[in-house]
Amino acid sequence: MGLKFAKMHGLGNDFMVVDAISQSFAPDAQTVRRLADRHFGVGFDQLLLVEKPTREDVLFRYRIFNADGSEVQNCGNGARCFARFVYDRGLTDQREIPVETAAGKLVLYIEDDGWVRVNMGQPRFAPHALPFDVPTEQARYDLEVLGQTVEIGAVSLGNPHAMLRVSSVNDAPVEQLGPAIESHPQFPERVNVGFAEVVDRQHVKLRVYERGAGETLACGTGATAAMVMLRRWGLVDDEVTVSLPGGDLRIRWSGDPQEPVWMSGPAEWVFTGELCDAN
Ligand SMILES: N[C@@H](CCC[C@H](N)C(=O)O)C(=O)O
Repeated sequence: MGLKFAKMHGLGNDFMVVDAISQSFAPDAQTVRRLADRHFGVGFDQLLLVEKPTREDVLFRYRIFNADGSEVQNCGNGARCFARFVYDRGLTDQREIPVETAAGKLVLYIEDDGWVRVNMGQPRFAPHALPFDVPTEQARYDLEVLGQTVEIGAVSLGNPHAMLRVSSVNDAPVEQLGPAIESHPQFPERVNVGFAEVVDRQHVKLRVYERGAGETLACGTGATAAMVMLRRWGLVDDEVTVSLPGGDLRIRWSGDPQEPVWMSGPAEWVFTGELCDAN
């Protein structure tokens, strides 16, 4: 019997999800890359593993691998799919689902309308949290990249994010600046790069060049990070709709760094499958 998996997505950010409690599965980076391939594999932006927890105050361990095989700390769209996977599969009957990630504890709530709300924790602005190699914490930084100076914000939501404000996401230089900033030497663990257009105080448009996956149709932690940085810059209110190429997320944050950020959005099943034995 081959490995059983589900294909799911959150606004087009797509995932292979594996119950690694009932099946043993510990992929190395090369295996993840092979499975992520959209021609020779299953095809996905991230692989999500459901594992037994290693601490007592959570129900599951939630592990995340980018398409390039790197294991990462957080994935917001994945968190919503993870919640639907464990609930719909009957791995829990709780609709409030605490999980353990490489970045700490997250709590996922399945709402009556099927959307999932995630307590994303507190944003961390200290440069060492990303890490970001700069002498002091600032709300805005000048970054030298590809022979120009761009203004960015930087925050960790468990995983690292940089954001630039653009006048229009349609002609934002995502393909040029995205990879250059992702691998910029001042971000020694690389970084996710958001390009944000403020439509008004309650609406932002966003494209994200993801670390280890390239531009995706949506990034939940990226949307959360963009809202937080724009809120810190005084450009948006406490509740914002973030429109990504794949659809909309609702993000809520009071602006108080001691308070958590909340993200709400959909999570969809696509199909279930089983790998051939050769895989
Ligand atoms: N798609 C995700 C983020 C996945 C991880 C990210 N690429 C990283 O390397 O930190 C989301 O929805 O948050």
